[in-house]
Amino acid sequence: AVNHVHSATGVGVRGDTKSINTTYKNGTYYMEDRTKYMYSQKGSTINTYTFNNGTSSQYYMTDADNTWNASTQRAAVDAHYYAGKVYDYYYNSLGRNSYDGNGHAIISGVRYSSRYNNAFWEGTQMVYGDGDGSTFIALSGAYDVVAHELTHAVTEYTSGLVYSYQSGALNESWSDAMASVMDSNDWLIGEDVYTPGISGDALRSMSNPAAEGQPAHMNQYVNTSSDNGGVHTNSGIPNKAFYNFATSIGSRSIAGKIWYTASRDYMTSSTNFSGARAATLSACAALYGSGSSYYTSLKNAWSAVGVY
Ligand SMILES: CCC(=O)Oc1c(C)cccc1C(=O)O
Ligand SMILES: [Zn+2]
Repeated sequence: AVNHVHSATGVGVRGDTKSINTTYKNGTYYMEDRTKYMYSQKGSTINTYTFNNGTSSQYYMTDADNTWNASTQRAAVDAHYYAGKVYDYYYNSLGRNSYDGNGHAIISGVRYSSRYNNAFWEGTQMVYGDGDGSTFIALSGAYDVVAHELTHAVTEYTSGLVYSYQSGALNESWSDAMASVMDSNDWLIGEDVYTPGISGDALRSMSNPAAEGQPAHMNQYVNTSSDNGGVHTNSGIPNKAFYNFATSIGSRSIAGKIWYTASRDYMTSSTNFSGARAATLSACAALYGSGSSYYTSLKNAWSAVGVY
């Protein structure tokens, strides 16, 4: 095949079978996806590695027969598969070629540390823990988690929102909002990998932030220095605004396009909640006109959470 590109069968974190793109070289198969536009354009790929429960070095994911069904491969299968879906969404729906807009390679590392209940954008790549099996299972097992992490990278290359206080809560919220556009079956975040022993809960709820301990209105804003000024707490307020808007216009994809355009064209590193409202209104006007029904719905969506 072209560039030794193969589609392979993989088993994900939750035992679900899926097709992933791999590359054959040096007598074995690598978890390297050369099927995206980025490869033909810049030679860069989607590449997934494993930390093998360490924290410093990451190692190639290889498989001799291109059937990726070992338990130790599950986190990588999902990190690789969902990274490809997030790449496809940004490219096909929003016209953005990877997180930098210029076809940058997308790198993920799984099995970071031991029983690690966390996932993060490290600045140059995504990193996922295995979870402790009680609070989380392997975190790459959720489409919305992968979309959330990769959108942190998009945010760094667009608005550059500083990760503290109101700009940090917006940084968090934009990741949740874009994740909810891609993983669009519910308004929950992280539910597929969160508390396997409890059903119906989630890391966060965008429709009802209070369900997971977040404020849903400006008059409930939490003034704190912990968690970089409460970035994972106060994100509930702009999350609820996104939920209000997407449901009022009946389209997550249109809401997501306005949110993405706001971040790319109208927001900066120090944008606060009021500035985010103005930026989304500017984006909405640019895309659909200030006389559109979307514009009115958007104003209402923000005023319903006390942001003007
Ligand atoms: C939805 C993904 C998410 O929120 O990941 C985090 C976790 C699980 C812990 C701490 C930080 C993050 C993050 O990416 O902000
Ligand atoms: Zn985040």
